[in-house]
Amino acid sequence: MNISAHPTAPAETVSLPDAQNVVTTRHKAVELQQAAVVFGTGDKAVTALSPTKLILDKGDFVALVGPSGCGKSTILRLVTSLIKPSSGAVLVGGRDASIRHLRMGMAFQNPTMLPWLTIEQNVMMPLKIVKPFKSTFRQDRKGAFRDRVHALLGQVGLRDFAGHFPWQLSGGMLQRANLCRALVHDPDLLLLDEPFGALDQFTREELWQILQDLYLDRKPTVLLVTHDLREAGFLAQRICVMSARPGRIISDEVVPLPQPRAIDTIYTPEFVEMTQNLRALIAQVRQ
Ligand SMILES: Nc1ncnc2c1ncn2[C@@H]1O[C@H](COP(=O)(O)OP(=O)(O)OP(=O)(O)O)[C@@H](O)[C@H]1O
Repeated sequence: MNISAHPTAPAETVSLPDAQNVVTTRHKAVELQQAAVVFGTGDKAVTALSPTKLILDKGDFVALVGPSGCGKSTILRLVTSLIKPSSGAVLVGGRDASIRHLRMGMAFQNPTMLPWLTIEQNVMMPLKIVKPFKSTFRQDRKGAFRDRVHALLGQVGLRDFAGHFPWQLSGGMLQRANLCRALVHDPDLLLLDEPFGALDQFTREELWQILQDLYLDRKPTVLLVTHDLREAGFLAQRICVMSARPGRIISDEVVPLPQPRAIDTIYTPEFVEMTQNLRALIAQVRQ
């Protein structure tokens, strides 16, 4: 299966008086404009990311793959504005990432649930702290918000576990709850860093399908960091491959498969060929 290069749209430049002196492209959910990251200074300086360009349109599902240490998580940290680029710019929804005007959901490899709260209370947490939900939390937590949480838990097969505590759930169940928590506040942008890395293959495939359903239902913009090329190929519409540290994106290709995809797709010769090509490219850049 040949995956085709993603055509990068020509930049439409507008000036933004309130978002620093940057050039932006309208209607892009995420834009890295030659963003680079250097940690430390002098002899101790570590370049974590070479100048990198990456564009996600609203509703895109993009996977970032590449050798260990190439800067994948650094890109997520830039988008969440946990760190600032040393040069270049990072825009989210057309404005500097630090402005944080879009709602974000996040899920990482090890779900951090609060052990003294039930699954329902953990999943509901973003509604307590994120605008505009937090203003009506007291009124809605036992009504509309509870219904919202229960509907999501039902969608991932956890309807009967709302009242359980995190320590009463398996790793796969916890990760399902984690996805619910990442999506409960209808984020515009969903950032996933190896969310299924710690799970066995069967549970992982089950969760790929659950994530695909949740994504197609809501269509947030998704940036997924993964080492699993099948995961990238099954879930993403585009796969960006990074070079070894200090990484940059060396390939940005469209996965030519309509969605929704059935899990059997990953065992077809075309899909296997696609992942082998990606694997060969990563093996080449690791050296
Ligand atoms: N705070 C920091 N200070 C110094 N170096 C850092 C810091 N954070 C990350 N790095 C370095 O930057 C590089 C990129 O890190 P990053 O975590 O983005 O890689 P990654 O591609 O996500 O790796 P992996 O696939 O192994 O999780 C690594 O070499 C890492 O050691």
